[in-house]
Amino acid sequence: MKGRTIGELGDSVSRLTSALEKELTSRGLESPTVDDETPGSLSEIDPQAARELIETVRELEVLVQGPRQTLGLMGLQVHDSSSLGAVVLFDIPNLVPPGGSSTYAELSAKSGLDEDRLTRILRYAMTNFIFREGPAGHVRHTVLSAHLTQSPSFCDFLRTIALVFNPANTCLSIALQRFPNTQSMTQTGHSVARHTEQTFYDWLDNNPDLRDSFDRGMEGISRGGQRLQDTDLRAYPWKDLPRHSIVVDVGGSGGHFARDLAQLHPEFTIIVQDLPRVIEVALKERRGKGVTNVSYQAHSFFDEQPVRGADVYFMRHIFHNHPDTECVAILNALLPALKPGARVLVSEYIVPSAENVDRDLGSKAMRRVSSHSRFAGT
Ligand SMILES: C[S@@+](CC[C@H](N)C(=O)[O-])C[C@H]1O[C@@H](n2cnc3c(N)ncnc32)[C@H](O)[C@@H]1O
Repeated sequence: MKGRTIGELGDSVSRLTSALEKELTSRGLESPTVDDETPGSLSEIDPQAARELIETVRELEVLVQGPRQTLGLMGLQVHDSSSLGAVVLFDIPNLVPPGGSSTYAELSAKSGLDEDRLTRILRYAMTNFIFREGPAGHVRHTVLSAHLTQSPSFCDFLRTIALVFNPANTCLSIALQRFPNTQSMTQTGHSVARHTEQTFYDWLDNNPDLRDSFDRGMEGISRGGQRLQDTDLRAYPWKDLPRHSIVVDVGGSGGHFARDLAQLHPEFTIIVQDLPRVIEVALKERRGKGVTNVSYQAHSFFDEQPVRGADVYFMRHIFHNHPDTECVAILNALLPALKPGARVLVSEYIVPSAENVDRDLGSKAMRRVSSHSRFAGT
């Protein structure tokens, strides 16, 4: 796509915002502001217009700021993430009353975080519309901070970003310098950050608190974050499968997808497989309570698939975490179990084309595990 002039970008912003406002009016909804504490997203009103608007505003920002300012700020974006991480780790959103305010001193006393540091972190977060101050010294919710009070498993995902992913993210450059041509799962940003020779998932298993947070976080982004599992429920015609299908959710974490599928298709038999600790915790916490057609099985997807003759082997967001050689090994392990007509369903990020790339996901996976999002056709 060719770059647009400031005038063309401005016209697009105007056209797209008008389209969104019109849609809001036609649904009898008020136009929200970032200071509203009620969650909601214009992306849900008109996803296409919202996406186009976001891209247009980003392009406009680059053009207006120019390269020096844009690149400088990009290099410093780690602070956006760290301040968000601190907000979540110290549970600040739940310490500010909805519709009211708290002083920095009160928040410091309740969270245990030194008042001066807390104030600086929150004031930084406020530049990203996470909380606002008014009157001076009083912290109030915005749409973003209020959202954090309403989605504990999404906060688990943010906690995982802060404590697990970001240390790896910041070490990507060092890892690339050290291992410029590697496909190894132990020569990654993560291994540099943690001084470990273990693979990411082995390391995670040795850190039970982080492992649990990661697993709850997977549910968080699947139910209310960046990769909604509703999409997978809608994208595949599950109803066209044989009525009493057996579905294996390979690497299915605590079973969040399986449980939603089970509700839609109570006649299916669904088996969730994951590493032993994940399954142990899922069973202990009785995550599948009340759902009779979902069972759990500890199984490494590098070993031969023990459930033979299933109708579907589903792999949701598995391959982006592994280099090609391992993806092939994972698929090979399924082969002995496949009956004629069995389906292997894969839900993954696909980077569509050069002019319409998903700017970030491929490199995010690479920082942790030497892997990548696949391009269409690869
Ligand atoms: C990115 S998560 C995706 C989880 C889930 N499918 C989802 O869509 O939310 C990858 C999952 O693969 C699991 N996993 C990693 N290595 C595994 C292995 N060797 N065998 C089975 N599962 C594994 C992880 O524990 C994690 O639950």
